[in-house]
Amino acid sequence: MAASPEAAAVPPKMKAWVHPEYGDPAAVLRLEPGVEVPRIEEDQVLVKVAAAALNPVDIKRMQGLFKSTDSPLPIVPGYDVAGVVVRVGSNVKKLKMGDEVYGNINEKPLNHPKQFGTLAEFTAVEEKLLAVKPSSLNFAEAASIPLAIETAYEGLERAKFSGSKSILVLGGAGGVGTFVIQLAKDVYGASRVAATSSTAKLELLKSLGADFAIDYTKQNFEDLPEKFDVVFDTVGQSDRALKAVQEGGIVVSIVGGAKPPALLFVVTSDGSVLEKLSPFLETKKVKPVIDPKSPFPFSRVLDAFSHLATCRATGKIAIYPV
Ligand SMILES: NC(=O)C1=CN([C@@H]2O[C@H](COP(=O)(O)OP(=O)(O)OC[C@H]3O[C@@H](n4cnc5c(N)ncnc54)[C@H](OP(=O)(O)O)[C@@H]3O)[C@@H](O)[C@H]2O)C=CC1
Ligand SMILES: CC[C@H]1OC(C)=C(O)C1=O
Repeated sequence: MAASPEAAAVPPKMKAWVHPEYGDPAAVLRLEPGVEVPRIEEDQVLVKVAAAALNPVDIKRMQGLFKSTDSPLPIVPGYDVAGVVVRVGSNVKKLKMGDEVYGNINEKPLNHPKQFGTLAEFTAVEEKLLAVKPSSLNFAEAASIPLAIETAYEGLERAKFSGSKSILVLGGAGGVGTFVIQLAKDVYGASRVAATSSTAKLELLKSLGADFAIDYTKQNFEDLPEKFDVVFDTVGQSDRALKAVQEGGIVVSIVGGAKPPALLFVVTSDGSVLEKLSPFLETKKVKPVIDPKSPFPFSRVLDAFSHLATCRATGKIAIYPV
């Protein structure tokens, strides 16, 4: 029987970055030419990957920090994707063949993240985790958004942030921090946004909307007289953050180890968050910051991981073209 058009467009095998065991990327991650293209479930689509992006959780997962709740080895890493729908499951309601989409493919990043991730030519993902890519963004920009912006948004929601409140962002120049600054300022209408970074990144913080950029190489934020309604910790400084929060305020943290009264959470991927923020993304009122060393082409994923491992990435590390 003749292959259906979509089946004809999808080969049985693909190139993908794979690690058959746990360890550091340079030690265990290899580019394999003949990986089975993942099958789709009824509520999933198959995405031809145009671009991906790295997140620190990719390294932590590969090192085995979450192995007790991981999918089976061998694993194709990668959470963030942007690409084109090339297969549609029977229960898919909104997306169709040819749609340009983006998203974080793991609803719960630490609880059975997909065995076949986004550092591949194709990836399978539930429709509910995806959104249609804003036409004003290229694939590398779109792939750089999902996990980081979903985390930034969820943290602000959990903090019950609002326009009358002030916020201090610890780690303002990172993937998550760059979105926290922008969402706080431009979406929530914060009364005051402060953020920390090293000297060279202070102007970036201000360009993103920070009213007060704090150079952590010269000042301890907790020693400053100003206190904040919300402190959003993306670095792992929740103990110090508790000294910078107003009476009745809240510290939210995304780094393991944070203890109450700081509120530690793990992001839940949700395509509807991307859809809700689409007007801000389409008009570039909120925009991804792409690290100047990226995008890295698919063949240089190991170099991309090396840069991520420095903990000095500015904004997001994109992988493009794939
Ligand atoms: N719980 C959850 O759901 C999630 C947790 N995470 C975790 O949150 C953390 C941040 O993630 P992400 O933003 O992607 O990380 P990034 O790799 O993007 O962060 C890099 C940035 O961190 C900044 N930085 C490093 N140390 C400090 C410091 N002491 N003070 C201020 N800034 C600092 C650097 O700026 P500079 O060079 O100026 O120091 C750099 O720009 C990671 O540990 C990640 O695993 C991320 C997403 C979700
Ligand atoms: C407990 C935080 C853990 O979860 C994600 C997504 C990370 O990046 C982490 O470090």
